[in-house]
Amino acid sequence: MYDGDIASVVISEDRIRARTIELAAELAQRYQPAPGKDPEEDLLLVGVLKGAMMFMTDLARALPIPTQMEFMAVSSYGSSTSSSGVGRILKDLDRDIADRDVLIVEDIIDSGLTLSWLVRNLEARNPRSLEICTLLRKPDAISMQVEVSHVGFDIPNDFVVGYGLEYDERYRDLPYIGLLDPKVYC
Ligand SMILES: O=P(O)(O)OC[C@H]1O[C@H](OP(=O)(O)OP(=O)(O)O)[C@H](O)[C@@H]1O
Ligand SMILES: Nc1nc2[nH]cnc2c(=O)[nH]1
Repeated sequence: MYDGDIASVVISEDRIRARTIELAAELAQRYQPAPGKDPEEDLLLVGVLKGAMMFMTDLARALPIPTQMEFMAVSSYGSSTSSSGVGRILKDLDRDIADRDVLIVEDIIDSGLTLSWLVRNLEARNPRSLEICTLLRKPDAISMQVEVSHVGFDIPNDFVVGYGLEYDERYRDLPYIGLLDPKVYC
């Protein structure tokens, strides 16, 4: 598939699966449900479309606690392989998150612009708690003001695709994270 476009595998399918299980165990400790609690107290996963879809669904299935799922879509500015800023909300959450435990689920934090904007936007809706779980984090994001509590992998500053991440809407369907050969976009 995609012959010659992927220069190398950065994170294999097996490593993604193993790390997702570890993150799920970490999150289950953090959000232990109280006995007999109200469904309104279930952890609310907020996925950022479209990139986070694979990670979000695998994470939800690995989590041994009840969760509910919501999705947001935002438009971003910028070229296709460089960092962007958020333009506007294309699809908002379908419900109120006031007094809910909310976990933003992202595929990648690169410049951190998307996430910083999203945190400000969701904080204004008064959740009970707001934390972030990202599969991938690049170096620029490590110095971000926003604390990212749960990180799958810190990766170098290269453009990667697969497992939800795209270039020109392609490669999202790869089961692993791969390095896109620069010849594809140069
Ligand atoms: O930290 P940043 O530099 O802001 O970049 C991170 C964002 O970029 C990607 O989304 P993209 O806009 O490519 O859309 P997609 O989720 O539909 O792939 C990714 O899913 C993050 O949301
Ligand atoms: N596909 C993809 N999208 C991104 N958005 C920000 N960084 C990246 C990246 O490395 N790959």
